[in-house]
This record gives sequence, C-alpha cells and structure tokens, in this order.
Amino acid sequence: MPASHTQPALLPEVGEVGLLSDDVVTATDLVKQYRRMERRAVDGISFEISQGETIGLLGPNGAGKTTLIKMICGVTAPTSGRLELFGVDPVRQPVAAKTSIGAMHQVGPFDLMLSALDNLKIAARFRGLRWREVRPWALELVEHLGITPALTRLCFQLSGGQRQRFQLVRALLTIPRLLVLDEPSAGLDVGGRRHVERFVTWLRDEHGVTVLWTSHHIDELERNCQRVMVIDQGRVMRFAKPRELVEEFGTRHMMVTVEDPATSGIVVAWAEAAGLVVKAEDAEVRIEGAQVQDVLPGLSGHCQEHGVAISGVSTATDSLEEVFLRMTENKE
Ligand SMILES: Nc1ncnc2c1ncn2[C@@H]1O[C@H](COP(=O)(O)OP(=O)(O)OP(=O)(O)O)[C@@H](O)[C@H]1O
Repeated sequence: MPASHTQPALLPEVGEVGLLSDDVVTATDLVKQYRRMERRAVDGISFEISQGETIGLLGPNGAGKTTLIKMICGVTAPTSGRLELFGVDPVRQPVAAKTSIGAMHQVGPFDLMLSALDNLKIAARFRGLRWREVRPWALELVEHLGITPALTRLCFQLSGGQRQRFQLVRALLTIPRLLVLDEPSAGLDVGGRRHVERFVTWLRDEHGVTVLWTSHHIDELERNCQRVMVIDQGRVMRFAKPRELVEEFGTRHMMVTVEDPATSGIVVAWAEAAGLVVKAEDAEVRIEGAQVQDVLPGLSGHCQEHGVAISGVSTATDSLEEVFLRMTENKE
C-alpha cells in the first residue's frame, strides 16, 4: 500500500459523469461476432457485477475474455444484446467509461521511444487529468511499486516486469470505480505478483473499488476473488464463488505413497475393484472419491496382506486449477 494509506487530497474526483447506477456492470444476452470468425467470440452472456466485488474471469485461450473486457471498456461495440456500465452504454457514452474505469490491458499502449514518465503524462492528458494534480499520487504509486529508478528511462529499456508495473500506475492515475486487470501478473516474478495482489486488495478494502481480474494464474483468482466467471467458447459455464466451484466440480482425493514403486499396482488393482477412480505415477497413487478417507482401513489391511509398505497418506480437495481443467477439458 502507498505509504500514506490514504487517497491524496489532490486526487481528482472520479467516476462522476452521468453515472446513474450502483450496479457496476449489467450484461444481457451479450453477443460479439467478429467478421471472418465462424463462431461468436462472445455468445449470449448475461451477468451482473455489484459495487465492491472482485470478480475473476477465467477461461482457456480464445474463450472471449479480452473481447468481453473490451466491450465493458467501451472499446468495441456488442453485435447484439445490452451492456450497461454504471447504468449507461459505454460505447455511446464513452466519457462515462473513461472516467470510471482504470484498465490495465494485456498490450499496453506505451510509446517505447518515450520515457515511462512521459507516457504517464500523456495518459493523464488523454484522460482529461492535469498531471500536476495527479503527480503526487502517481509518484507515490511508482515508489510503492519499486520502479522509481526506472521512471526516466525509455520504455524499450525497461524489463517486462517494470513495464507491467508502469501499466498498473497508468490504470490508477485516479482511483477508479472499476479496475479492469487483464493478465496483471504477466511478466512479474512471484514477489511482484504478491505485491500487486496486496495493492489491489487495499484498493478494494479502502476505496470500495470493484475489480474485474483475468489471469491464467488460477491460484491468484482463488486467493483474491469473491466470484469467478468461467467462460469457454464465448459462453458462461459458471459464475460462482471459488469455493462453490470446487464443491460442485472438485473431488476429494487421497494420495497414497508406497515405499516400492513396483508395488503400486497392488494398490491400483484394489482401488479399481472397489469402484474408485485411480491414477498412479511411480510410487504415488491418487484415489478419488467424496468419502475417500473411509476406504483407508480396507486398503491398509489389503496392503498388509500383500506385503505392500505404505510410506505416506494424505487427503485433499481439488484446487480451483484442477476444477477449471476438468470443466474445460474436451471442449475443443
Ligand atoms: N479483432 C478480432 N477480429 C477477429 N477475431 C478476433 C478479434 N479479436 C479476437 N478475435 C477472436 O475471438 C476469439 C476470442 O478472443 P479473445 O481475445 O477475446 O479471447 P481470450 O479469452 O482473451 O484469449 P487469451 O486468453 O488467449 O487472451 C478468439 O478466437 C480470437 O481469435
């Protein structure tokens, strides 16, 4: 969090222009059909996002995440359906989108031949902000993200991670009502990812910022999002809390490790005969099932009878990543 932990006094009021609703985004039967693309990129999506929520957007490559974000930002128009951002159409009233959204896109619009500082000044002007007014806050952010020494360097001289952090500063020249993060951790190391996560949490908790967050790091969404929308081939498969997705699509599993990998087949044969889903790799056997721990006494007895030494047993529930893979596999 920035050192002051407060929104600087000079920070301009944001998100005031003609905004009629507390619902952040409302989409009804939203469709995007690109020319020269056979299927629809977004295919009849309906959902609502409320003030203060952190929403994860999850889907395989080409699922339609970026297209959906572009429509929310008013950058591209829906082919049909209805989309409202704070109660207004972001394409017809682009000022509303421009003043209420802070967006960090996958491909940043930085001019590589200008310094990061000049790029930030240009971004401020583009958004109708006076640089001298947002400067203290922007520089505080730059300091907080550890990129002050890179401020006056040309953008092409920056590392991917430094550029990514400047993209975040650019999205946050004012504190937006909706922060859109399209792959914010691309190019960041583990420390950088956690830094960004903490900062976004602070924005949500201290300033009530609503966040729409896409990532291929599913653990990141699991940690930070209240609800996750799983989309595939332009359609919403589920829009639910991470825990609900895991409960609905995940399974409990037990990992049994045998001392001698050659004996794992005995465990596999027993589990299969008991009607359980089982996978083995070397000395590790994974047995799936809702009440999987209940089979342990029977399995132990069988192993003792057949001279199989078990060196470890653990049970766990699938992670959101495992659930996501199960939901989207075989959909090509
Ligand atoms: N301007 C465009 N013209 C034609 N087709 C497009 C255009 N933009 C995207 N597409 C296609 O629309 C589909 C959805 O693309 P989109 O970029 O929204 O997916 P995504 O979920 O963001 O993917 P990724 O995770 O790879 O970034 C893809 O098949 C893509 O090729």
